[in-house]
Amino acid sequence: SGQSRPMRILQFVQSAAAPGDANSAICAVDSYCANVEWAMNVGDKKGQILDAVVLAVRPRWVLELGTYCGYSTMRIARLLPPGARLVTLEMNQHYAQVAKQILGHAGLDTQVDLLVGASSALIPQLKKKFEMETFDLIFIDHWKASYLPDARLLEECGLLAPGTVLLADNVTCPGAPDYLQYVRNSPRYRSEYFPCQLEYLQVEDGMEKSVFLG
Ligand SMILES: Cc1ncccc1-c1cc(O)c2nc[nH]c(=O)c2c1
Ligand SMILES: [Mg+2]
Repeated sequence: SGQSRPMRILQFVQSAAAPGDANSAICAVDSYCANVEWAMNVGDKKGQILDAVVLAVRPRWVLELGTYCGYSTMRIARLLPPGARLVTLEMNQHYAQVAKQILGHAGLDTQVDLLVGASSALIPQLKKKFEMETFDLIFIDHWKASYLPDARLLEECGLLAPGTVLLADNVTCPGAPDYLQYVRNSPRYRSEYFPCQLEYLQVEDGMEKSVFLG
């Protein structure tokens, strides 16, 4: 019924997930996208890798590039220590509107600041807007052609500290070859590849975890 895929996902979450229960909202999105219609959420398999990284880093400041319906936003926000903040950037106003409602249903909107606009325009504003210095964790999951330019922009804006972890989705499918080549060959990063499957499918994908060394 909903006129867009994100709307249909939102309606299913609102009908199937217990309000204020993040895990049931996450399960509802996975159930809908595995059984009714595919959508580009990071999904449960890669989501477990994301969870493990969030728990290992225990970040105070997290940046997410690419919100879509807020699925990975929920996975991250539900694991944050008290007082930590997650800033998520989304180019598409409609996706952002849906994500806001899904996050609200899950009771996670207080830990999350969702900004609408191009990451290239928003990244330079973040320090001042949030009165912060550097991010502890960055989840890159927006447009493959923006992975490398945005990583370079984060460096230039002084938003990375030694130890900051960058975790990138889809480095194999659809693929971000220029980004991979950069983080794997630059002396400023220590990079590690996690082979996995594309969300809800038997297709090969992978996530790249890169620690900024300064
Ligand atoms: C859409 C699509 N079709 C076939 C294969 C992969 C994808 C795909 C999967 C994702 O996890 C994505 N994440 C962020 N941004 C994307 O554009 C994106 C695209
Ligand atoms: Mg993705």
